[in-house]
Amino acid sequence: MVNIYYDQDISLQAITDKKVAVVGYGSQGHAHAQNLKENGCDVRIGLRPGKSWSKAENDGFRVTTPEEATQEADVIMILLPDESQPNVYTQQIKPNLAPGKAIAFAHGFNIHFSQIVPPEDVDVFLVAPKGPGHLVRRVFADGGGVPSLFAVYQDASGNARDIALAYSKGIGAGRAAIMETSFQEETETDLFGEQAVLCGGTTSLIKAGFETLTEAGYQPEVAYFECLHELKLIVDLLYEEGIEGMRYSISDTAQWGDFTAGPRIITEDTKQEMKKILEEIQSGQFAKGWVLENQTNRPMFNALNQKENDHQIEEVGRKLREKMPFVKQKNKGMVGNA
Ligand SMILES: NC(=O)C1=CN([C@@H]2O[C@H](COP(=O)(O)OP(=O)(O)OC[C@H]3O[C@@H](n4cnc5c(N)ncnc54)[C@H](OP(=O)(O)O)[C@@H]3O)[C@@H](O)[C@H]2O)C=CC1
Ligand SMILES: CC[C@](O)(C(C)=O)C(=O)O
Ligand SMILES: [Mg+2]
Ligand SMILES: [Mg+2]
Repeated sequence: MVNIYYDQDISLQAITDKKVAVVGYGSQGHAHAQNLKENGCDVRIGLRPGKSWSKAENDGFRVTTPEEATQEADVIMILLPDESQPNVYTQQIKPNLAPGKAIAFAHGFNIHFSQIVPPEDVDVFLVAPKGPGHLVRRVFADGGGVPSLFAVYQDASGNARDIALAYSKGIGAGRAAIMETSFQEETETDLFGEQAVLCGGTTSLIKAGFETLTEAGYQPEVAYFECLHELKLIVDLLYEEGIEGMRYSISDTAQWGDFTAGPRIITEDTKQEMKKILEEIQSGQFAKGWVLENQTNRPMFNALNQKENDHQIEEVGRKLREKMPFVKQKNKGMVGNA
């Protein structure tokens, strides 16, 4: 059984009595930094000069280079893109580490796949929120929290677990659930979830539905609302009350269609493909491909990104969302709002 911790089980002291550096101020970085600060932590930000630097300063943080942030801080949370972490770590973080410091991650990719090999005299842990960073901030500001996993890879100080738990509470996860895991489990389940279900599975399902309707002659705007916009409203019910709660709110006609058509869409073949995707993650094949893609300047990533952004559902959606400003209201700092 998983160990689950909540706010009342944890003291913040193991993190409030330390200097924390958040390296990176993107999706996760801004959320960790702001939530920790509001929980009484001493936070500085490590960055290169650029867009994030002025954003962090405007949000009231002292910003410095990753080198200086590492020299100053006891706990260095590395919230750079996974693919940028090894270089920044090698050149700017590692030379400034010292015994007694801790390095931390929000995803285990680089440690688990040995892209970063830390010295033995520092603590190494992860705190991985199970949600996008902008929601880690928004849900916290609204009084809630996003559940997080934590894991200790290396406990040089003997306090790594307490620090990881306190950090998890500091970002608000103890209001929801803080679950103990390993770097391996976090890395493999996170990659699987985002590829097969949350991102890859969902966007492919949406596009297939949209294309089926538009190719049959239905209006793209109607198809957009049916297959994309309404998904959020259905997912809200799943989030609040699970599958049964969602089914309580939809019509019996929809529920009958759910029972009978759903298994024809997600078939045994789909599950077999999911198993293959999981095996590719477990064997390191996916990680190897992603590392190589970055070493060759992302030819496939960039081409696919352009193709996806040009999809009709995106063109239609951009126009429709312009007429619904309430949809974007709380999403400051995201696409089109940066
Ligand atoms: N996105 C999410 O919600 C989740 C992410 N994670 C993990 O969190 C980590 C961070 O991801 P994410 O928040 O998406 O990252 P983002 O891409 O949103 O942000 C990256 C930040 O790092 C800065 N940066 C990039 N390269 C460098 C560099 N060479 N030197 C200094 N700063 C740099 C960027 O600044 P600039 O403006 O200069 O580019 C930006 O502030 C990853 O390990 C990811 O797997 C885990 C859970 C969810
Ligand atoms: C689902 C994608 C994610 O794993 C996340 C927001 O949790 C990520 O890597 O961004
Ligand atoms: Mg994730
Ligand atoms: Mg992820």
